[in-house]
Amino acid sequence: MTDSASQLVLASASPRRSELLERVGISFSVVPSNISEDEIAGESPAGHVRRLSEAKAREVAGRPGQPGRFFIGSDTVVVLDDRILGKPADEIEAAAMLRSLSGRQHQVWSGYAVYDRERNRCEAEAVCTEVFFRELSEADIAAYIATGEPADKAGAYAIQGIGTFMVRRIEGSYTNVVGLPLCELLDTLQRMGAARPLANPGRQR
Ligand SMILES: Cc1cn([C@H]2C[C@H](O)[C@@H](COP(=O)(O)OP(=O)(O)OP(=O)(O)O)O2)c(=O)[nH]c1=O
Repeated sequence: MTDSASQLVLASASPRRSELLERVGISFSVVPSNISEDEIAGESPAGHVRRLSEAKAREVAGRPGQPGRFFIGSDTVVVLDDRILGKPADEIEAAAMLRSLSGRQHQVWSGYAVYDRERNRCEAEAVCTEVFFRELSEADIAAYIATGEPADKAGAYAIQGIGTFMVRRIEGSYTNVVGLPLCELLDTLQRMGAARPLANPGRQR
């Protein structure tokens, strides 16, 4: 079983993803990917997040001189009525997203991929969580946008932050909404011999 920071690389700029992995004592290094998050017409949300997760992992793994053996990529989207909501481009789009989510149920899909460069093998999965929002007033939406929190979040909210005031309940994985379905990822990492949880409990990077 391998578990060293030089072996495992998180191909992500998301501080949430790093924080989740750190919390369970996984050793890894961080190298953000440069993949553009395009949509393909007709692609399912599961297919979308799996494809981008794998592309992120493989892009970082393919860089000349990049150390490491196992590369983790991940992608999160919010889905409302079969429409994919990514990160809002600006505050106007953030407000429109929050208005459309108000008082309704939506899905959060997170994908992850673990690419084993040594064996040229990649496993990609997608996980869905149902999220139920309270009704939001225009004043709620304006005040939340003024916090700056929606800017870099799929669907323009963060369940782990101030955005918790909007979430009545969820069905499914909480960490999946934050951006990385931790239990499923740990299963995959262990199966591939990439890492095991609590190898470095309480470790701070
Ligand atoms: C719904 C939701 C999303 N998010 C975040 C997780 C992701 O960081 C972000 C979705 O954007 P992503 O494109 O999945 O990830 P990213 O651009 O932040 O990082 P990278 O591509 O380098 O891995 O939304 C939350 O933090 N909380 C939430 O409740």
